[in-house]
Amino acid sequence: MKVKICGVATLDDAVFLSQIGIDMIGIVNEPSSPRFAKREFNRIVKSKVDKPVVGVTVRGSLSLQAEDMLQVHRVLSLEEISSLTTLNISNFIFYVPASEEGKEYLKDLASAGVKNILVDSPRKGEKTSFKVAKEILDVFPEAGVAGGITPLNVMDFVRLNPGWIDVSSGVESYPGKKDHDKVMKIKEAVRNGV
Ligand SMILES: O=C(O)c1ccccc1NCC(=O)[C@H](O)[C@H](O)COP(=O)(O)O
Repeated sequence: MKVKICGVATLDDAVFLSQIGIDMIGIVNEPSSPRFAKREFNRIVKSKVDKPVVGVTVRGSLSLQAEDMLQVHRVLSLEEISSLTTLNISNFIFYVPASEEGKEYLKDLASAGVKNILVDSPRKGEKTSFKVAKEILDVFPEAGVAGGITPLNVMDFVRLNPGWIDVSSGVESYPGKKDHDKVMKIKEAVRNGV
C-alpha cells in the first residue's frame, strides 16, 4: 500500500518525506487553502525530490506543468470529464466524495476510463465513511482513500486495503507544516500492516 502525504508547503518537509520513502508528495495549489503553495513551488520540490509530485487543484489550470500528476479536487461535469480524456488521463487523480453522490459520479468516471481515484470525505475536516469507501474499493481496489486519517486511526484505513492512503491534516503541527514524528507513525503502521 502506497502513502501520499498532502498539503506539503515547505521544502524541508518535501525532502524529509522523499528521504523516508513516502510514495507521493501532494502540494495544494488551491488559493483558498491554508496550505496553499504556488505552482512554482511544485517545480522547486520536483527538482529536489525523487518521488512523484502531485499538484492539488480545485478550479486551477488542468495543464500539467512541472508536477508529475494533478489531483482535481472537485466533482466535474460530464463535459469536463470528457475534455480531460483528450489529455493523458493517467496524469490525473480524480477526487470522489465518499457519499451517495460520489458513487453516482464514479459511474461517469468509470465510463470515461478513469483509473486514478481518491475517495475522500465530502467536506474537508470530516472522516470518510468506511461503509462507502468499502463499497467503492470493492469495484476499484486500486483507489486511494483519504479523509481524516491520523496516526491513531490509520490502522482502520489500512484494514480497508486500498491501493494507497492520503494524509494531510492528521500529520500536521499546523496547516502547511508536517509533524515528522506523526508521518513516521503513519509509515510504520502501513509497513507493519494489519
Ligand atoms: O488541504 C487543503 O486545504 C485542501 C484544500 C482544497 C482542496 C484539497 C485540499 N486538500 C486535499 C488533501 O489534503 C488530501 O488530498 C485529502 O483531502 C486528505 O486530507 P486530510 O483529511 O486533511 O488528511
